[in-house]
Amino acid sequence: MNQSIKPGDNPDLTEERLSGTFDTNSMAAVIYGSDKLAQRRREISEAVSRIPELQDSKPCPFMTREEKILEGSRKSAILNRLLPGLIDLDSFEETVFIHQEVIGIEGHPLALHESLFIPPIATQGTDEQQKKWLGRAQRREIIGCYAQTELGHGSNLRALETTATFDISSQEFILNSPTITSLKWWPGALGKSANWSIVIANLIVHDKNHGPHPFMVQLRDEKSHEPLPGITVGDIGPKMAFNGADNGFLGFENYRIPRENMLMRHSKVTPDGGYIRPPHAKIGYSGMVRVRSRMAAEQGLFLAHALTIAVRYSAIRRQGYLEDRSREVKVLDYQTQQHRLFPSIARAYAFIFCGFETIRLYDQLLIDVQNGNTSGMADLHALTSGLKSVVTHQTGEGIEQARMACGGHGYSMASYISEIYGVAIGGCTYEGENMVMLLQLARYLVKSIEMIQNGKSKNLGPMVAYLAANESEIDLNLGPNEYLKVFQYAARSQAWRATEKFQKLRNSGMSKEQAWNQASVELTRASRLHTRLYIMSTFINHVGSVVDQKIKKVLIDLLNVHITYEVMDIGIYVQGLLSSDQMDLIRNQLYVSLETIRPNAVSLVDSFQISDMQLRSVLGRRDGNVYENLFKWAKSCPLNDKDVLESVTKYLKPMMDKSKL
Ligand SMILES: CC/C=C\C/C=C\C/C=C\C/C=C\CCCCC(=O)SCCNC(=O)CCNC(=O)[C@H](O)C(C)(C)COP(=O)(O)OP(=O)(O)OC[C@H]1O[C@@H](n2cnc3c(N)ncnc32)[C@H](O)[C@@H]1OP(=O)(O)O
Ligand SMILES: Cc1cc2nc3c(=O)[nH]c(=O)nc-3n(C[C@H](O)[C@H](O)[C@H](O)COP(=O)(O)OP(=O)(O)OC[C@H]3O[C@@H](n4cnc5c(N)ncnc54)[C@H](O)[C@@H]3O)c2cc1C
Repeated sequence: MNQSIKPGDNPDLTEERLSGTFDTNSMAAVIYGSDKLAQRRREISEAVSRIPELQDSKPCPFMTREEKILEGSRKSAILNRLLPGLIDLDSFEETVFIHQEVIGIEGHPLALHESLFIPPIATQGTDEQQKKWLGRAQRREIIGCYAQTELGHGSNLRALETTATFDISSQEFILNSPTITSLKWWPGALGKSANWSIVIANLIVHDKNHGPHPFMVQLRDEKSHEPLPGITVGDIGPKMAFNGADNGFLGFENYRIPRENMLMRHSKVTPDGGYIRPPHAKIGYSGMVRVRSRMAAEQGLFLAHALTIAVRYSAIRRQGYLEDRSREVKVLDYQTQQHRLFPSIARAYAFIFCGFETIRLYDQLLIDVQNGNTSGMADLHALTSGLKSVVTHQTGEGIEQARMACGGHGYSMASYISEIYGVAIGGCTYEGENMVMLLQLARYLVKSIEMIQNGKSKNLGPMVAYLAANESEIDLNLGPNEYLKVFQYAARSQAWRATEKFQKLRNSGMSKEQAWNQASVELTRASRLHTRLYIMSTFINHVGSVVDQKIKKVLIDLLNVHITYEVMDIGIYVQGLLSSDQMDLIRNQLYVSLETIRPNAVSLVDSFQISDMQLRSVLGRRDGNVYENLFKWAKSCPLNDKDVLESVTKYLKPMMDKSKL
């Protein structure tokens, strides 16, 4: 049963909900990993809806940037007071969720505090450092951010310019931004809100540069909030979206911090200027791997937001006719609309399933690393690099299709889809620009193929074992596993093609770097296919593990949409394997699976359990009463406070009057 049905709802939406074949709460339990976690989300939404001071003071699209930052801060402060009674304070998921519910997706002063400030202290700080700062940060006595990117350098961390030079005589590090390009640029919450930051700076001891390391740095006075002497800090200005966040710039001029402020769990500088290396050269990058490992689920949820809006709206929007000329048809009944939306629903489910899997893998890696075992770091770095790139790109595409699927109203901020799009596609850039990260995964794929070429296939990890197989025929009695083999064929042949291109260029005498650059488009294609294969196989495994038979049946239908769509989408890579008859068969299976999923479309998006407050969309309202609320929304626009604006009295009216003479 669909748990969203309520009296007074738009009858078209109720009809959709009645046609659903499964219980949406049970599906939510599968999406979020357990009945308890799904129920906690419902309980938190419900509790928040009953607290007047946590409601939006007005719709976000009607707020100026200053109002957004003020509203985010107001709510953050109230939340800090109320959180102990509302959520499990030890749960990162609940903390993120309640902020999303109450403040929304446009950013707020604590967005980075939870995800990029506290985790490095907790994982890279010594026990004493944790004792000193962790409690203060968790109680929010201080607000932090993560300052790594610079005006001139973001992707290439080796070229960062900020320095932290050890001064033995005073036992301090001296921070400097030697050039304009070395100014820290972009960190969220740095501009106006944070008073502390993790700063990534080149560690210099005895004139030797040991590369980027993390330091705890106080930026502002804890009483006055004024920048401390030696610090230049401010906001970088409005962005495409995410304007509730104050992304900032930061410069240092001979700014001194105690030796104890370098995070020293892994690398250390001793009082006499000795440098102790970390157990793995890239351990300082693990804060980024943590965030990347969470991005598939986060982005899957952004896509879920947009689809909830577009699918619900498509069920109440009537336009044109099919057979019955007496009543316009729901636009959701058009095959083109289904083709536009349903594969994205499948992707959103796939991203969330695989996102929770990578979070689990990261948590396991963290335990291993704390126990001195860093052997899994390369695998997870490669996996999360590819995953963040593919998922953010496809999420952006899916959200934009969802906007267009809403016609003209999709273009209005009342749909809120443009904000979701703007925030989500930031993910193509932050935490590693997508091409750069695809090329990181490509290094790993090339190395794997070189192992095969050197007769060491048995050393390949499970995620790349398929690179050594030799599939040349597919039995098209197609079940998910045959589709997986088709995808493996595509990913494998592209990985070999790209590697061989690189090797050929090398053998022709080209430098490694030039050969890599000339092969890089092919290499990124290999990385995408490898990642899409991983997403598909995780989806198949996940569906296989579902116990509730009604839920399993719908998920198999959704999986069929996914695998047929994905294989059609990569047609060019499987031309050597599949005949045109086989491609036609798959195409037809896709069309059949769109029809099969149609009665469950609304229930599938309802199962994401995104409340109206969180959705902030007039088009996507749970009750489907869109038109009357669109009219209300337009009337509440500040431009309509007065009938005659100054723009008219001051300029247009005089112009028209003058023209009359
Ligand atoms: C509904 C939604 C719910 C919630 C959503 C809420 C909010 C979301 C909204 C808004 C977002 C808010 C905040 C966004 C926060 C964004 C924060 C940031 O962006 S912080 C800055 C991030 N910066 C980057 O990611 C920089 C990218 N660059 C790099 O990581 C590195 O420079 C590089 C590309 C990896 C290269 O590094 P380097 O030059 O040092 O190394 P090499 O390329 O030479 O490689 C050498 C060797 O090392 C391996 N390696 C590299 N990194 C790692 C690693 N992390 N772990 C393990 N190994 C690593 C690499 O593979 C090479 O291996 P080899 O081939 O030699 O074996
Ligand atoms: C919303 C948002 C929030 C952010 N928050 C933070 C934060 O809190 N803290 C922080 O430190 N940073 C933050 N950043 C910065 C972000 O991490 C960087 O912008 C990102 O890592 C990309 O780096 P860049 O800007 O230097 O891009 P560039 O590297 O300049 O990319 C420009 C182009 O060059 C290409 N390119 C670069 N290198 C290569 C290569 N080796 N091979 C092929 N192509 C290449 C890229 O693919 C891209 O097309 C944020 C950014 C955004 C948009």
